[in-house]
Amino acid sequence: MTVTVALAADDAGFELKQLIAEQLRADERVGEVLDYGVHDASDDRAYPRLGLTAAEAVAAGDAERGVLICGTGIGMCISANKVGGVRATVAHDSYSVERSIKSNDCQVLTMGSRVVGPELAKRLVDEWLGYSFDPASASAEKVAHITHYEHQH
Ligand SMILES: O=C(CO)[C@H](O)COP(=O)(O)O
Repeated sequence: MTVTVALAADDAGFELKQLIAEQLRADERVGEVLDYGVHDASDDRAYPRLGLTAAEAVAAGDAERGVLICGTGIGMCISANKVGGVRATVAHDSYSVERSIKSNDCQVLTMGSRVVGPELAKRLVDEWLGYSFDPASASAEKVAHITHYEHQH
């Protein structure tokens, strides 16, 4: 079974997004890459416009996962977390990437191109794809609490 991955970046994240897209397209665990832009480094649309669109694709079920890149990863993370049903995290280390899936069932990983180098970013995405959330784990109830809150408000 393969996953569809939604991608987006602003101009600061464009180059790193291209590298991640290339890696994902070559990854046999990935069925499809949905690239929501920017498609050109001169496109200076603000990060929420790109990140919200990609996060909406995840929320709609068009993609199971998302990778969003801006300068720090922070703006993309804040934006994606505004979309109902989406759990996004910024992460630049292996342990956080792992726990974002196993503890938090985050569908969206955000990274900052001004924070992390391209080789580490690619390695983290590779690791990230290898993790899955166990709905029978003790963490599931904790994540369900967040979902419940979201549905109540
Ligand atoms: O990193 C960003 C947002 O978190 C973005 O790439 C740059 O944003 P800015 O510092 O507001 O221009």
